[in-house]
Amino acid sequence: MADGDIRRGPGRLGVPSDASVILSDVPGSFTWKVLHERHPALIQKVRDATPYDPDRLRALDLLLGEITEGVIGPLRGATHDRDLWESWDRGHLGRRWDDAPFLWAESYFYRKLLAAVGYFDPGPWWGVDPFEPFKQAELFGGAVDDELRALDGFSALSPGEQAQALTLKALWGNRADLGFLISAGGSGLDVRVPGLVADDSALVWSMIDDLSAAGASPAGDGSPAGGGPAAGDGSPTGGASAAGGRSSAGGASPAGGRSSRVCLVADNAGNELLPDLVLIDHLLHARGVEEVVLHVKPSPYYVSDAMMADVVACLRRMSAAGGRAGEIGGRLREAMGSGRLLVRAHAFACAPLPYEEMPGDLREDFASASLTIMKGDLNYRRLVGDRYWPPTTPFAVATEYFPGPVAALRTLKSEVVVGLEAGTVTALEASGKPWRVSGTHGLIQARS
Ligand SMILES: O=P(O)(O)OC[C@H]1O[C@](O)(CO)[C@@H](O)[C@@H]1O
Repeated sequence: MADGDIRRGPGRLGVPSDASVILSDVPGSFTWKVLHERHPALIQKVRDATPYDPDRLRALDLLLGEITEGVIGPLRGATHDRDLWESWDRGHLGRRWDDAPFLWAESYFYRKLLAAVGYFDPGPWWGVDPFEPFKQAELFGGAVDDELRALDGFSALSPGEQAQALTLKALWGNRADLGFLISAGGSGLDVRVPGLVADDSALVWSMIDDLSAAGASPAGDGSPAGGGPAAGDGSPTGGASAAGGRSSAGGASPAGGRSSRVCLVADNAGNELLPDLVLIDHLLHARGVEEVVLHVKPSPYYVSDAMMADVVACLRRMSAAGGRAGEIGGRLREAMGSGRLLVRAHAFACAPLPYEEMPGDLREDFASASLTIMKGDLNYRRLVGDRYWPPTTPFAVATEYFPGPVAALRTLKSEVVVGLEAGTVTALEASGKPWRVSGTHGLIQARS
């Protein structure tokens, strides 16, 4: 494929001709720095965190050499996902890392890192998550204690305030991205800017209320369950049993034949996954949603991305915390046991491609949901396409291929953005700050 073709990417309806695919080929640019500074720093951190043997250390050295001076090499040896990666290659193997799409190059880097540490190889290092030490430190840190304790005061909030608080916790939890913190350095992230650059939260909650209203009250008393962020029961503890929610929501078909089912596509573990789980509990327990499907990664990815092991670790952490966190953790365990909370780890979750290229079974999963909530920056890039979109491109245009209603909760940590008002863009640009990539700004966008 010629360079010009890579920049244009596969043809796409509604994509402005100047929305070129983001590469990493401009020295000193944000994306170039991710490949040339963040990834080498991450290799060093991984080496330091785990006592690898000489073979693993050599493999990490080779990877460092490849990403800094070499071209993109193939996966070596017999590996379970060779066919998948062959099908995901778009002619980038053998090229310079900088010349592949940023999304592709970053994703493949994480796969090669797992190869270097022997994550998929039969032997002593099989299944040893190179990022586990960082995830553990975060999950058992004081910040999580504070967040879990704060749930105790939650029921004092009005239903509208609860909806708002849950959304914002899940949104800003996305700053807890350990890969991103590597670049931020010891001083941590800059202070967040509370006003969102786009805020469709009212649409999100009205879609959720529509689901609830289609069934009976989650309390099973016949009263409407939702009524917007400012109505309905809303209390995570004030609703009915799991069985009550299931029977009430199960009969109706709120969105043209769809059942009351929400997909939440998770991003980071720990400080982000915990508020996501609280939100899921709220949907199941207080909003009458029949079923939630939580999508996680099948293997370690982008440092802190959530896998099944992280879901289990979070539930244990909640139970151990007691109080309201413990109650929520207990309900979520029950929901998993009864099948109301399903966890999926689809291979495509670690694919180096936009969701537009998702396989049929995943498409069906999202198509059968009344709402899919995409968490985080990487999912956003994959949802709208990792391109230099004009920022005023409507979110609905960028996501029109998506098979059902979709919402995005994201802190901005990369260059892509759509769905902004022209005035917002002007004000952000005038600030002179790196608002697209600094993790200081957030957005909630949705289309029904
Ligand atoms: O955890 P998140 O929100 O997906 O963020 C990861 C993001 O960090 C980066 O690796 C660099 O900012 C992005 O490329 C990526 O989208």
